[in-house]
Amino acid sequence: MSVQPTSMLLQHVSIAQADRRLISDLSLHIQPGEVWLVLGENGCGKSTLLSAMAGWHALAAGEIALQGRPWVDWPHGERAKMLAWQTQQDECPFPLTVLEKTLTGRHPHLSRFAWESAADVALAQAQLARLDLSLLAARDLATLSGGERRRVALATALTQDAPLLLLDEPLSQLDLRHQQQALQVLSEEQAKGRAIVMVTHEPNHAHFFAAEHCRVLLLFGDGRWLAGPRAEVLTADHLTALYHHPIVEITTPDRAWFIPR
Ligand SMILES: Nc1ncnc2c1ncn2[C@@H]1O[C@H](COP(=O)(O)OP(=O)(O)OP(=O)(O)O)[C@@H](O)[C@H]1O
Repeated sequence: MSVQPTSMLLQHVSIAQADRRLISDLSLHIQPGEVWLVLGENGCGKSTLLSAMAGWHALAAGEIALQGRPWVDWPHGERAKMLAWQTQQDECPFPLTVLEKTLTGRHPHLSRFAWESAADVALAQAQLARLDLSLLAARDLATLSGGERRRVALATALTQDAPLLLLDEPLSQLDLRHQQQALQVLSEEQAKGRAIVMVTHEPNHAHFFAAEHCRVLLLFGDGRWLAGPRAEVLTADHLTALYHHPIVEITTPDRAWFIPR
């Protein structure tokens, strides 16, 4: 499946919730094939930033553009073809099977009264298989465990086949094997040219992605931020300041690990 090279540009973006300024004057260029990890304490504004990038949360200042065109000018139907957003909420108000839920990822691509095609079904089944969910395809979504439901949400975002993925803690609730599997799937998507913005509480997830394509954004919750290549931003000193807790770097033959002291 080819991926349309897509970039998102944030220029002097400020973001607030109620009267609290979370992010001030953020400028970022998210390019095709890049993975951006977003890190910060609870409540610092990570989800709000993703919501703003998805076009749901109004900016306090600045502008976001996709493919050089202001995001606010994009019709909603077109936005959903360009950007898939996995939120932290996995609840579904309707009774759906796992496959039916995953197929909702195809809805932006269907005309008004069209049904999903055999190719749509095959794409959804392929994403379920990549995340070890094939055996659950016919199950009622409501009967899944938290981690299973999280993986279905990721499979749904992948089925949308958008060039830009906004993933809000996609690995939370996943056991270690399924975390590694999901990271492998995401690094494959990055290699195809998809741009990925991923919120995580695990800085070491950064090492799963090719260094030259991995960027990190630290949000300090008071307007301040730090962004750039993994090697520059992901340091014990920066993480200690970010989390207000001592973080040390442990080096093994193949990589450096950040762990709380
Ligand atoms: N509708 C709202 N009105 C007022 N404050 C809000 C509203 N929604 C969110 N907030 C606050 O905005 C801040 C940022 O929330 P956000 O969900 O972006 O945090 P986060 O960094 O994603 O946190 P977490 O790591 O816990 O998921 C939080 O302090 C939250 O309580």
